[in-house]
Amino acid sequence: MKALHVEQLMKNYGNRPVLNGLNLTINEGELFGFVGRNGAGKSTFIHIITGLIKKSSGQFGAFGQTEASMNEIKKIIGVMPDASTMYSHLRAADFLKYMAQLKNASSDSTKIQSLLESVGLKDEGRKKIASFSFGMKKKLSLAQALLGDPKLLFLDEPTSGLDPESAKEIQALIKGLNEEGKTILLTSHNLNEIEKLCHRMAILHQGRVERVGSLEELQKEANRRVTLNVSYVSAEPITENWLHEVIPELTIQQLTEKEMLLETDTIERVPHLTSSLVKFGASVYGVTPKTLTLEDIFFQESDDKDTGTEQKDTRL
Ligand SMILES: Nc1ncnc2c1ncn2[C@@H]1O[C@H](COP(=O)(O)OP(=O)(O)OP(=O)(O)O)[C@@H](O)[C@H]1O
Repeated sequence: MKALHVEQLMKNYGNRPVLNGLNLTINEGELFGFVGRNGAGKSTFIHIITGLIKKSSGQFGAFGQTEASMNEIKKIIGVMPDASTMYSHLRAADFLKYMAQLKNASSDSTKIQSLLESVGLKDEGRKKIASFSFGMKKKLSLAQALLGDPKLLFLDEPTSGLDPESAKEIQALIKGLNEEGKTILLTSHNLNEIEKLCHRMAILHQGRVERVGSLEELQKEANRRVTLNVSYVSAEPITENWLHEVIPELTIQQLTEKEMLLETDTIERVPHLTSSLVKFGASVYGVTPKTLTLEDIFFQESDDKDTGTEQKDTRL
């Protein structure tokens, strides 16, 4: 089942389009990453789907419910709010109770305690939010998102501003929630986090989804050139001229005396390159293709669009 389906979503502020025909489908059970530069429109998107702001045009639905029944959609969705805007004079449990009542969700003490436990705040319910560390506040806002047991969670930068250990804890909680069956849309500027946690991901650029898929699918789509890490030992220096005679269109970056990065058009060049190096008298210790990370793909994508070129020159 489709957990979220969005078609041609537009949002203009004045004459300026922020969302410009955004299409997106998230399947039930997915942990889905949503990435884009500052100001790309990620929060605007979340605010529209969660009913905080109005779209300019387009359509969306969640778990079979259309926008016509926005109240039903709101029951299905949980949003992790900004941790810095919580009522800090309240005790954590009272805060959740209050927010549950506002959401018409169960505010039963046992339920609230079990929510606190599920986010690692078992013994903190009676403490005032003001005394919480930022990491604890993030956990509490995750608990807030879970009020009413929503099927679809929107987590907008849940680990921003956290130290690595606290970020890891939140990441583990997110993974656990997904394994328990929650469908999750996660935004983050930590692309490594998205790469590690998410089944599929979308790159938002200029108000549209420019790429979408699993990391493997995005890698296949983006891997237009191959980068090889070559480690070797050679008595005679290997010059750029020599390398260009072996493979004319090669781009070369010498990393150390014994290691270089070569970029070429296809992996098929590797046998010829290796045998030529051996013939030259070099001992080749390894030729390793470098796998593209989400960060590589992200920069490739936005650079292509910004320079208006069809294909980025990825020379080193
Ligand atoms: N109420 C508003 N009026 C006018 N422009 C707005 C308004 N809200 C947001 N914007 C603009 O819309 C664009 C998208 O903002 P949005 O917060 O959705 O981006 P984002 O991708 O979430 O960014 P970030 O990663 O920095 O959180 C930005 O240029 C922002 O300045």
